[in-house]
Amino acid sequence: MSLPKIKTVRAYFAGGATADKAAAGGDYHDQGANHWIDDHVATPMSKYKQYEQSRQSFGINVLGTLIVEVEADNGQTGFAITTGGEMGCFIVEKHLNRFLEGRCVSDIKLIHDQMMNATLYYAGSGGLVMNTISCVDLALWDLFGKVTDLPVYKLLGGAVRDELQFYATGARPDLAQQMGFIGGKMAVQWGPHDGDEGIRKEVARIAHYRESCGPDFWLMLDCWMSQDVNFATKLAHACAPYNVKWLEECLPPQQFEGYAQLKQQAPQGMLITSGEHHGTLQSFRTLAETGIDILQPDVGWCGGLTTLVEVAALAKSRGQLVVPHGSSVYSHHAVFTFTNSPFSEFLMTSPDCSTLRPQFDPLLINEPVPVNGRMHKSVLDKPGFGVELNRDGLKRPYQH
Ligand SMILES: C[C@H](O)[C@H](O)CC(=O)C(=O)O
Ligand SMILES: [Mg+2]
Repeated sequence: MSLPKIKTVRAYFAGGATADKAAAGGDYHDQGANHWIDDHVATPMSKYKQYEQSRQSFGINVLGTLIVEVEADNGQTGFAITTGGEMGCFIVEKHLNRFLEGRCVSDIKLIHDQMMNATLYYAGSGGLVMNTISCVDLALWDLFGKVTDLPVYKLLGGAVRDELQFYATGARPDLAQQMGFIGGKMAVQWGPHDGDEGIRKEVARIAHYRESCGPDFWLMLDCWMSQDVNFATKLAHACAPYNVKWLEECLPPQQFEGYAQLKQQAPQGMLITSGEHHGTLQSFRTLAETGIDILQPDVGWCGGLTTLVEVAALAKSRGQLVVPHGSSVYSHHAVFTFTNSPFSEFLMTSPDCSTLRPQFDPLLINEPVPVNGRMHKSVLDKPGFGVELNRDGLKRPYQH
């Protein structure tokens, strides 16, 4: 079968700290006022009083959304979105484009390897450059799917289950339960600087939701890198009587020894999870070796779908689960094909978690959401990732 070549790559941005929030989308922290995701969530910056109440106050949303569009010489296009904004556009249009243009649309692994190696000297193992590479990689998978008229999950080898079941991340596990999700994950609000009183306040929240959700509904805590081993260990033991299923991302990404120690010290049966701020296969290998239970790559940040597939295989070889950080269709297609992903994340982006707003709203047209906490694979039976791009408010700052 002769396949088209890649003619050009375009990079756009939307949102960011100073822009219209209605145009954001890919940077899910870039929300308007009075949103649960910016309401006293504990972070590594919470120890500074002036940055304790709002993550936007320290700049969590400055990057905004990056959109990469790849066009083949037959006129077909693929695209993807992530967090990366204008700086990501520079990297795509001034550097990475050279590895795509003129290549066959199926040269995804070669292009991925070249992007990874050509940026080794300034990429690091996670962050803006890795987000940008991920976005290019996802756009290539989308284009390949559109050219071959196949959904990405079929390109990956096909689904290993008919249906996905989801837990929800948000501020209201009780509402998530009513919507049919299997569990609710909340952001912790207190950290080491709050001492034992912080632990008591956190436990009171968990106790409240254990009471209202009953004994079997999964409850989890997301710590967004805000803790140290001592605080996390104390919190884990204090939460154990309320059957907390897992503690997530307690420590900054590179504190591998800390994760190993935490896993050893955590109560029997409580899972320790992390990975959403890691990029590259090597970084996930070191993380996996700490012995934590679930690896949680974000497909828009870890190096793309090409890296996520490698990470899933790595986890599988060690008997660990891979449950990607919620990334909507970009995660769904992959998770359907992984035997070691028995459930998936849905990230609530409605301000009070009372409705099911698509994660990347309003940027993706036809972005599916779980129904009764579940999604059938047939929902994804469209070419590529199966979504279209809402172009309102997109800006293209660098044109090569
Ligand atoms: C709620 C967390 O702080 C973060 O915004 C999302 C996240 O880490 C997750 O969904 O996992
Ligand atoms: Mg998380």
